[in-house]
Amino acid sequence: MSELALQTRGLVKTYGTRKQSYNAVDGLDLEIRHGEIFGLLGPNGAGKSTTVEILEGYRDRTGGQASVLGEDPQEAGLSWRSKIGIVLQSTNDLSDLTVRESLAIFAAYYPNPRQIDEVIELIGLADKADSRASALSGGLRRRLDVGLGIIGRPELLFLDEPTTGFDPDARRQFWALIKSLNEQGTTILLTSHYLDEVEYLAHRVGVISKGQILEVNTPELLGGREDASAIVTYRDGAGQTVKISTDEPTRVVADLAAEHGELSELTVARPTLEDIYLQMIGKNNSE
Ligand SMILES: Nc1ncnc2c1ncn2[C@@H]1O[C@H](COP(=O)(O)OP(=O)(O)OP(=O)(O)O)[C@@H](O)[C@H]1O
Repeated sequence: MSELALQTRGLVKTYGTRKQSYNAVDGLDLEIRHGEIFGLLGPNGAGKSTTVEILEGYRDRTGGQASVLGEDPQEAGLSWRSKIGIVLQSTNDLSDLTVRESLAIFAAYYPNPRQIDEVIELIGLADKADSRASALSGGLRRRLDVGLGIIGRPELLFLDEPTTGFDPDARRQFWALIKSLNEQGTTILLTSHYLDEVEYLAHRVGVISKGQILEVNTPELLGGREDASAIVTYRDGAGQTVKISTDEPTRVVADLAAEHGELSELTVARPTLEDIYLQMIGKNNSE
C-alpha cells in the first residue's frame, strides 16, 4: 500500500463560461499520508471546498491528477465510497429519528459498519441514544454528524469546519473525539477557520490561497515560525506597554531586570500560528 492516502498533482478547477473563466483551483499539489490529521487552511474563496469536493468525488476536475485511497475519485465506485467518511458543514436532516435510529439507517449502507453502540460511546452520546436528533443542542448534533461520518469505518474522514458554533468545552470534547479516531487509524482531512483547532489537531498544515498551496509544514514550523524573533513585552514605570523584538530574549530580559528590577506584566512570546498564517496570506494577496 502506498504511504499516501491522498495525492493531487497540478489539480485545476475552472469555473465560468468559455468567454470569462477563472481557476478556483489552479495547479494544486497535495499529499496526505495514511494515519495523519492534515489541516487545510485558507481564506474565504481560496478553493478549499472545491478541492475537497473533488477529492470526495462530488465534483469533476478540469485538469491535473487526483488519487484518493489509490483510486481516481472521479471514476471510483461504491466500494471506494464506503472507505470514505464525510462530515459536511451543514447537517443532515434526520427530523424525527433518534440518535440510535439515525446511526442504524446509515450503517445499513456499508459493508462493514462499526457497532452502533460502539459509535454512540465514542461520540459521547450514550445518555442521548434515544433522544430525537432534532432535539439535540448544536454541539451534540455535530457529534452525531461525526458518528454518521464514521459509522462505515472509513479509512479517510473529511471534516469540514467541524466545530463552528461550539462553546469552548464542547470544542475540547470534540477535539478529544477526533484525536481518538485518529489514534484508531483514521486519516483525517480537516478544514477549519480556527487556527487553534488546527494547531491542536493537525500533524501537518497546508495553506491554500488563490487555488494553490503556499506551504505545507507542521504547525510548529509553518512560515519559519521557529526562527521568528521573540517579542518581549512589559509595562514601564509610566504605564506604557513596551515591546521589543529580539533573537536573544533571555539576554534582553536579564538586561532589563538588571536595569529596572522586577518588571510589570512581563511576557516573552513567539508569533502564534495565526500571526504567521495572516502574514502568509497578506503577502500572497499583495503580490
Ligand atoms: N459552483 C461554482 N460556480 C462558480 N464559481 C464557484 C462555484 N463554487 C465555488 N466557486 C468560486 O470558486 C472560488 C473558490 O471557492 P471555494 O468555495 O472552493 O473556496 P473556499 O476556500 O472553500 O472558501 P470558504 O472558506 O468561504 O468556504 C470562489 O471564488 C467561489 O466563488
